[in-house]
Amino acid sequence: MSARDVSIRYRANNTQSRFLAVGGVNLDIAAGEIVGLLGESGSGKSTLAGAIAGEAGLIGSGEGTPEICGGSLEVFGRELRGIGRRRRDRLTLRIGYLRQDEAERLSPILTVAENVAEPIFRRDRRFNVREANAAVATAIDAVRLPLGLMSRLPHELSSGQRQRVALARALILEPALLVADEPTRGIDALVRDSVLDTIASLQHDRVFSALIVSSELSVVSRIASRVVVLQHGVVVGDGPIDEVFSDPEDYYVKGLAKARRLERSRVTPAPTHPGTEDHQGVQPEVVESIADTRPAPKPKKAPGAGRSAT
Ligand SMILES: Nc1ncnc2c1ncn2[C@@H]1O[C@H](COP(=O)(O)OP(=O)(O)OP(=O)(O)O)[C@@H](O)[C@H]1O
Repeated sequence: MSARDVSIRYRANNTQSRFLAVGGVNLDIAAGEIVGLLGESGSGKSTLAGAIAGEAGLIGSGEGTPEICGGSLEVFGRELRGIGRRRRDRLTLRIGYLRQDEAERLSPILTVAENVAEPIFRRDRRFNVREANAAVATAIDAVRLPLGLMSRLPHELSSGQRQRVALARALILEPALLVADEPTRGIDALVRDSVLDTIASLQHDRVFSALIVSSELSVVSRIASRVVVLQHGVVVGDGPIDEVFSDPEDYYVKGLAKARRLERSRVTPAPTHPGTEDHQGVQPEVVESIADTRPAPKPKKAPGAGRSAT
């Protein structure tokens, strides 16, 4: 995908007042690349991510919705600015969009399997049920959840498990581009790393492009090699993570670089004593989390997995 000088605004109730959330951003994501989008709260990350996922290009969208008001935003070679609804819907079938609150958006009355399968039947109401079930099982397995959870309702799962279900749902149509907005929001540190590693391993196997949005540098640097930093709706850093933070000019990036140096200097290897490594002193629920994140068999690569350029 490619954004050239893209500006995005929100139309308020009063049509005179419009809020510019993103102002003149350039951003490219190559096929098969993972890019981290970093910035503090309110810097415009979700607005930009949503626009890339097709939420801001529609002609005549209503109040309170984002609207691309300048520049050009192309995904899979198609211009999103001013796109019609039907063309947008077709295009976004190739984009897996994990919204910030996607786990809370799971239907409480559908089982995990039904929630994950829902995009398949939205795309094609007459899709073969047996094939859909097989695809759902593959997706559940790929995000390292036990297949036994498929018949459960979302409220019977932990928040980390729900997040994985949301991820399975975002990936069920084998998108060529994944846009994941705060994919680890509300998840404790141990499970958080495992969710990120799951995305990285799926991306490695299926070779899709990904935009990973976070306000935490540790999240972005765990999964992406390239980072784009947003501040007040403009890009203040873009490049390989080490380069962006080596000698930054921007005040905000300088602050992040300093925090990164401090964090790194604090990380000292934990002493290990023979025979005492096995979860000693770890709370039972944490041990459970560790067990829950054990490596699973490699997910089967479904036919037709997206490899096309974004
Ligand atoms: N529906 C809306 N109407 C008007 N302004 C909005 C709307 N949604 C977001 N904004 C404003 O746009 C700006 C960017 O918001 P956005 O959600 O993109 O930031 P963010 O970097 O993703 O923040 P966070 O990390 O807190 O999610 C903010 O100033 C926000 O107040």
